[in-house]
Amino acid sequence: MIPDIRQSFLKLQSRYAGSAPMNMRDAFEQEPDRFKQFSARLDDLLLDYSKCAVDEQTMALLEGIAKEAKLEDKRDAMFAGAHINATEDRAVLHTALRNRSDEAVHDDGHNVMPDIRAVLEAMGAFCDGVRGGTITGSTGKKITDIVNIGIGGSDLGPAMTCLALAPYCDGPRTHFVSNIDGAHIADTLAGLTPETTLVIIASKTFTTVETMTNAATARKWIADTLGDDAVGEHFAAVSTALDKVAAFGIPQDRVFGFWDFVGGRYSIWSAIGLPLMLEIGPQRFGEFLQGAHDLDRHFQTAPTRENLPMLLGLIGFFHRAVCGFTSRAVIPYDQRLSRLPAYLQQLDMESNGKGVTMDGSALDGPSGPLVWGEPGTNSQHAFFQLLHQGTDIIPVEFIIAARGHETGLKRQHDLLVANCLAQSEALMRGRTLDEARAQMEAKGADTALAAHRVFAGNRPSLTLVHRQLDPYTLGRLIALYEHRVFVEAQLIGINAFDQWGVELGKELATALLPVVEGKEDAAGHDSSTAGLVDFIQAEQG
Ligand SMILES: O=P(O)(O)OC[C@H]1O[C@](O)(CO)[C@@H](O)[C@@H]1O
Repeated sequence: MIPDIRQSFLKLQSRYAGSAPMNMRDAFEQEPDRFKQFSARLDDLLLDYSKCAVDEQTMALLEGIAKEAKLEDKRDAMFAGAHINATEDRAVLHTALRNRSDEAVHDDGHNVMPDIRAVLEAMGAFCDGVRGGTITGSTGKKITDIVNIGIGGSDLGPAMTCLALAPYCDGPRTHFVSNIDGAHIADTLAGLTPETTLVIIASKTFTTVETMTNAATARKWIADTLGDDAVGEHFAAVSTALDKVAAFGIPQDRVFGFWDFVGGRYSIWSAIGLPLMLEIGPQRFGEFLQGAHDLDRHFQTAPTRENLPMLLGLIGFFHRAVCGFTSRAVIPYDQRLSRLPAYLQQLDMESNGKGVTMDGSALDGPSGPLVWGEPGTNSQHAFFQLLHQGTDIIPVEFIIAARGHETGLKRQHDLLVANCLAQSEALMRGRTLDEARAQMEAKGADTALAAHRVFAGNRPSLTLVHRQLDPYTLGRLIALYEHRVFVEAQLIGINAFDQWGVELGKELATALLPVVEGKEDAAGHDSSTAGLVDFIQAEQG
């Protein structure tokens, strides 16, 4: 963690570990206003953190930490275009992509807003053309299917949001290919017709091997049926590397750019969002941007105790650095948010999974946590056993809408809500041995198994509630998590916006390909790697 917060951190740590740990069940009994005291809202977006082991003194210390870390100054520097991504000497301005105000945003003295608006307009015209049928495939048929080829930030954002906003989809169907495993593209293309398919190649760098390999496969799929000349009418590209896109032969009016000040995992607001815009239309895409912009304004102006990203970040830091919890589970009670945990894994772990501070020295505290999850209620029937009775404590983040879209299935939504709230209540309350015995006696059951029915309780969770998952709310939700990651990074003291940790594996894969292909021997590789290559080659026959 950064040295500025060390004293307050030690105070927090001795409060947490020193005296008897706080018991949340007692706290709820003793403090009737606990929910009111430890929750905050932005319009219909509510964060309840009262089921975390915090009291007024803990929150005051966390607020102190926010001040000592100069979080507000650092936040303002990000919005103002300072080169806070120091290891790559770049500004971090994904917030400009969703700036709906008239204010200019400068990167090195250049107002980036006209460029951003020009790309948004070009995307809008292209989407209207495809959706309306004036832009067709090479044989004049309407485009019915979009295949987005990209990976990491060029895949997870569009894939997650297209699924999340399915009720608002009135455009072509979207499909996503990311894995280098040929099974992914083969299975995706198997159900599609080249004549009515548009392929988007999405890559910030336009060099990523998975994307370029899948793009070549898709190109052949189009060309084999429709001929080489048809390729231009069935492809579009999204990238910051416009020179490299040109070499692929995609016409200029189908190329949508973005900029180095947008990190891959923060790029859904840029042209990387093209599949979403094609699916829901430019107007709803605008509402999605507006939601994120309103959350940005909230982050910039709300006092800490009312500021949702600040609170989420401070509680996250408390759980990871003070309490020592190594992971957090994100459980959306929303089937359409089933890709949100995967999206947040990249956002959070590629941002905060770092071992060195800004100046390259080793961290003296933990990096960000492991983030994982699956939707409820499915996860209740899978890993919730461990969350309730396992020996590790894992804070849970529940996400739930007050209203579903399936108005005819209101009872199912009420069951969903009841399950979500029941899980957080059970994690917090637990069940004592006496309670387990009493319940079993009341049912006339043998109490010998009572110990198996004990739940320790006092397990932290927080709950995010919103009215309904529409484009505006999804924009707010994603921006909330982005800023939470930012807040935690400032306290840990790392650069959240580079990703050097992905390099080594890529370099070794390049070196191993000729060995796997049998063009080079395995000299120089360890005996495990060499043995595995031998075994696989023998099985390949
Ligand atoms: O958009 P690109 O340049 O193809 O990169 C894809 C992904 O690969 C990474 O660089 C990690 O390997 C991510 O940060 C990025 O989102």
